[in-house]
Amino acid sequence: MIELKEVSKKYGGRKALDGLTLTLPQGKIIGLVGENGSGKTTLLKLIAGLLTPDSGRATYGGSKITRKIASNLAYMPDTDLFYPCFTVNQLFDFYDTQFADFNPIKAKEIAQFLAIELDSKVKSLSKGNRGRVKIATTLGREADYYLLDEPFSGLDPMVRDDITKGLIRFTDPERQTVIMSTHELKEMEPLLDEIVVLREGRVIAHEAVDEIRDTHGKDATTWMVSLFREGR
Ligand SMILES: Nc1ncnc2c1ncn2[C@@H]1O[C@H](COP(=O)(O)OP(=O)(O)OP(=O)(O)O)[C@@H](O)[C@H]1O
Repeated sequence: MIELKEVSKKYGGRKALDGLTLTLPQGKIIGLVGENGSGKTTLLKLIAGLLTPDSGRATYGGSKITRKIASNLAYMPDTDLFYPCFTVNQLFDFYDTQFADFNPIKAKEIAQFLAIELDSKVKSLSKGNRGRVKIATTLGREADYYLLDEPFSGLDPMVRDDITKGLIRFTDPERQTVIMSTHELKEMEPLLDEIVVLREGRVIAHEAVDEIRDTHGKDATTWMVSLFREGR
């Protein structure tokens, strides 16, 4: 379980996270939503151990999150920094040297499932296929948590659909957790178990999607819009 208690993070004088408290259980697909600049990327980087809080406490399994503790949390940034001259196969070999939990057989299986040629050079891939390779490198890790920053951004519906199918097929819902930031809540709602809404660096709501439908009688997007209208 990941727990954040009263976590704050500033860039210069500007607060990106402002006393944020949140518990993220294992075995769920969790959507992280909120307006541009509400702190989603900062939160994911902090959970991945890439940033440290200025104050407050971030723990994973009860231990303070550090780069080392976070080594079995697989973080997928919104950009990719692949070496353009590598083939997909060479890229997987490289990941194998970087991450102890990387499973090249699984990564290749995902790439094949997504119809990626393993001997294609990264620089020759379309944006959509780079998105598919990015998800294969991330899910190729045998991680407890997958932290995905905007996995669908800028990708066409076919690629989004492939990535969604990959997530369903190659993660174990009993023990693995997916936390993904998204601006496509409407499209992603059927995939999500829980939704966390951020506003100005704080959690303004964290609910199970079933609860939103049953208790509030709304779809998630209508519910989120009403939260913002109520000015929570
Ligand atoms: N490296 C940085 N240096 C300075 N300010 C930053 C930096 N990264 C983020 N910020 C600021 O911190 C705040 C939160 O940014 P963050 O990227 O976490 O939000 P976000 O919800 O992911 O936004 P988006 O939906 O646009 O990706 C914003 O005001 C942003 O301008």
